[in-house]
Amino acid sequence: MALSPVIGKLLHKRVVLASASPRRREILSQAGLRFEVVPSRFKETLDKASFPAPYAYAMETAKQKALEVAARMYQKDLRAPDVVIGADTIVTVGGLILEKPVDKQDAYRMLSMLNGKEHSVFTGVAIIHCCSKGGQLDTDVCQFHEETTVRFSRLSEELLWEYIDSGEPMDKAGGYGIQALGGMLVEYVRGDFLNVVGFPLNHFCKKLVELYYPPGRHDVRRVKHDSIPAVDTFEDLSDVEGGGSDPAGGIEGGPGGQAAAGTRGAEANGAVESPPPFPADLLELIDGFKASKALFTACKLKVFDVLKDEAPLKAAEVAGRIDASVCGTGRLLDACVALGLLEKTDGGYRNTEVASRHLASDGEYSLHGLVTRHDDHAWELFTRLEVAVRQGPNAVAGGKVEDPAQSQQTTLQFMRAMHGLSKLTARRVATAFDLSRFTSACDLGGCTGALAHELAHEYPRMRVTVFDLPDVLEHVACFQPGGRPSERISFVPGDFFKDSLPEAELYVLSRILHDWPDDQVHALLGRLSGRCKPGGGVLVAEETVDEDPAAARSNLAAALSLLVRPRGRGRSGAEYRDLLEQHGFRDVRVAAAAGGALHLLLGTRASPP
Ligand SMILES: O=c1[nH]cc([C@@H]2O[C@H](COP(=O)(O)OP(=O)(O)OP(=O)(O)O)[C@@H](O)[C@H]2O)c(=O)[nH]1
Repeated sequence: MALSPVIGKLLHKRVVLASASPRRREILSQAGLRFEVVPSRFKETLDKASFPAPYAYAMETAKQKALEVAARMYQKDLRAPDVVIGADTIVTVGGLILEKPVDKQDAYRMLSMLNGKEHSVFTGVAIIHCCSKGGQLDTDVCQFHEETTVRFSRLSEELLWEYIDSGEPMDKAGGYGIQALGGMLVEYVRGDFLNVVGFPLNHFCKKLVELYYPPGRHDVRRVKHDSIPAVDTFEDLSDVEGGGSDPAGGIEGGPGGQAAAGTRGAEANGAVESPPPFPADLLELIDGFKASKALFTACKLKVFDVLKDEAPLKAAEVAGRIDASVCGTGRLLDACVALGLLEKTDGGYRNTEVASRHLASDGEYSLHGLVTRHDDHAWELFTRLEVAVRQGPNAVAGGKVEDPAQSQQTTLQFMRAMHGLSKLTARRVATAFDLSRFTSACDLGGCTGALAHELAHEYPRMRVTVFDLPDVLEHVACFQPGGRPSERISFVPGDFFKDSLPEAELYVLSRILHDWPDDQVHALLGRLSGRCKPGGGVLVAEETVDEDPAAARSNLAAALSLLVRPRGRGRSGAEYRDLLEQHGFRDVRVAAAAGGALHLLLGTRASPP
């Protein structure tokens, strides 16, 4: 039984799983998919260093696995399957990619790296549609990846070896099987569990929905099957019945051109023209700004704070607490229910878990500051997007001139926004690479010290200096856990363009460089490189504007923000790597964090020639 109707779209196709993994076979067959298994012969030897991020490596390997099977099957009997699915699972820790261990020692090496730490598991998936064009195999590749975060407990050597001796690690990425004995090593999992096991079923189904957006059933039924010309193309993937790549196969009808083909056929037969698929996603996008504004307003009026303290409350009670009209408050609360931020019961409204955790103004992972900053600042900047697009980046420079009386408030607001964002990603930034060789670090522009705290927590030998402008450091006390910083963290006021940089083995630039134009980035890296001793390091964390289509959605906000901001510029991961190399940093290692939204680079200062 296929619970996801979209799986049914594949039931009439010849589907091949290009994998020897028994887990993938089990996950897909339990989802109701019917397929053949043809293990790929592709050797997993792609050059990892040539990929901008680990997930890109996993996606490419998955694609090559699937393409190898499609080509081999086509060569054998000149009839490729309709769909070939390939996947590749990797584990990343400390900037390294771990695959399946080659022997017990290798398994021990991997498990020791994971011991007591958080790591990421990426599965790259390729869904390849095949067809025959002019006697040649033609393929249409759809790729995606999924990231899951896993943390291991701290485990004794004895336990590690006992686990290795069980034999379980040997055919598993990272040397453990979370679904079996390896589950005992795991403290927590954030994200899709099946992704760790080897196949992100949920994301796969969503991709299929994108590919096979179902046409209105009635429309399809009106079409006489035998009157439609056979279509030998994969351009439109939504079919009604029959295999795709067999030239004598059945009809196809679906989104875009495919639906059009079906419609033309129907018209020729006197059937009624069918409307296009309902563009629900597009309409949601068109209205997206209203959703953001409802969220901003509810945050600003502290609706989530009120409902965190007391709930459920009726609209009139909330209106009383936030000093607003009953009618307006009721509308806003209902909008928040529709957006999944509140729940409505007979007793009244209450926060969802996400709202309490992230939208109330207190709490460790509050994003209230970020929301307020977006409402007061980003919203206005984005009204000038059209100008920025027409005239190019920096055309909207200047923007609102800030009232000096308000600048303290603005600084605090900025700090709250950055603090919320940093708290969410700091652990991932601190643990993406093994930084234990550094005993001192300096976080340039480290603001409230959120990342400094994670570094100090993760590396017990490390002392961390937060270097930031005096105006910023004036307010840091209210962001320290328990009201004071840890003993190993110090705050030093200064301007990284002018003042002498504190001495450190590792310099950290987290979300700093995008804010500056090239000449200032060179000036800063030049100063930093001059201060950093050979063997010392630089850690950069940035949102990038890479052109990888898989990351396009998460890049979008960063790319557009950089267009409307008064200074700075978006850069790709490769540009950041070049910049570090130009300033004497070598062996630049790359990792991704926060679901690929953050690009991390660790470079080592080479000895001057
Ligand atoms: O917790 C778990 N983590 C990983 C696995 C299994 O590990 C392998 C990953 O290797 P790969 O992606 O290269 O896949 P292969 O097994 O080699 O099959 P291919 O034909 O695709 O090359 C994968 O089998 C996961 O299921 C696990 O079981 N648990």
